Amino acid sequence: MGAAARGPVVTARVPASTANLGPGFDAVGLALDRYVTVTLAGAARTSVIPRGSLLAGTPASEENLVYRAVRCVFDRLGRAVPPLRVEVESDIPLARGLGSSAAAIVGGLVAANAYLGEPLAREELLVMAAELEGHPDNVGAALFGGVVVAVRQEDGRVPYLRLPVPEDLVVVAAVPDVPLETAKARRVLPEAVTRRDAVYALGQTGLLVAAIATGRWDRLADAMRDRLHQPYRLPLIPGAERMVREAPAHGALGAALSGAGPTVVAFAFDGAERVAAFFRRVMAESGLPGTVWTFRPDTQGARAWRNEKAGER
Ligand SMILES: Nc1ncnc2c1ncn2[C@@H]1O[C@H](COP(=O)(O)OP(=O)(O)O)[C@@H](O)[C@H]1O
Ligand SMILES: N[C@@H](CCOP(=O)(O)O)C(=O)O
Repeated sequence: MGAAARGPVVTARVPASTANLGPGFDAVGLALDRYVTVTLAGAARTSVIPRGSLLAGTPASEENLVYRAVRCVFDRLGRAVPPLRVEVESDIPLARGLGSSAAAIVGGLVAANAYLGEPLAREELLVMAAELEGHPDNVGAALFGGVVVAVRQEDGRVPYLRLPVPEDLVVVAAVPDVPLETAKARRVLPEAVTRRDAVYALGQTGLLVAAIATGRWDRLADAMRDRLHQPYRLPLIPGAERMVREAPAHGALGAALSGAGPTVVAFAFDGAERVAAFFRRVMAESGLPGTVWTFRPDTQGARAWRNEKAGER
């Protein structure tokens, strides 16, 4: 960042997320402790600078998702976007089902809102984020931290609730090397489902949310089963169906496809090492190149701050 910044310099830090948790399709998300960082500063001309190998291929232009979210805040307030220097760093891999696009959108929104002195409430940012992302589950978790249940209403509002999540919960993730764009993984879903599957989905989502809200982790293995999206998506990823099905027998409380995939996540306390070893074995046996990561929940959500020495970094 050059020494000639005009106006404030703000930074936003936003967590990754795992969405759906099985049956909570488009409604339930959990924030994870990997982050995207967005820094905004006034400048003589606009520049967008993605940094680091994980952001390779993201546009260094106003087409960048972070910049598009920044612009939405100014548009929403009826203000022209001034020339800005937008720097983006991230340790969330792209298109792996770990909420990179949600974090990028929330990062742009929260940073721009802080830049302008916080004119928009977080609830309004959630509505904007859900519109940009297309669903509120992962953006809700990224914005508020912990487990968030959020549903877009027909009038456009997005009421949400946060659930407590123990900080010693471990999220074990089998992260394939090959990306799967969310848009592509949504196209394989059927337009209509049977009443039987809809009824099952309703019950499962209720059971999932009740299990988390009451700390009944022993119910998770049942509650994370899903018929709405996983049956269509799991076959796209070698070994994924087996990882989800057998993880509870290898130390997991429950397991699911993370977001739209291709990552598979399992929740665990003491069993995390066993689950990780199981995931490594299945990936090797299925010929699925990738890495097993462990996360902790992020319970803070997006944060933004003004840097004290504007223009000096
Ligand atoms: N930090 C970022 N900066 C710019 N664009 C990003 C960033 N993170 C994600 N994106 C965009 O979002 C796309 C991935 O979104 P998506 O397919 O929904 O996967 P994910 O499950 O990781 O959210 C990337 O290909 C890129 O275009
Ligand atoms: N509910 C969405 C969640 C997508 O999350 P992402 O992290 O894969 O972007 C879906 O299942 O499509």
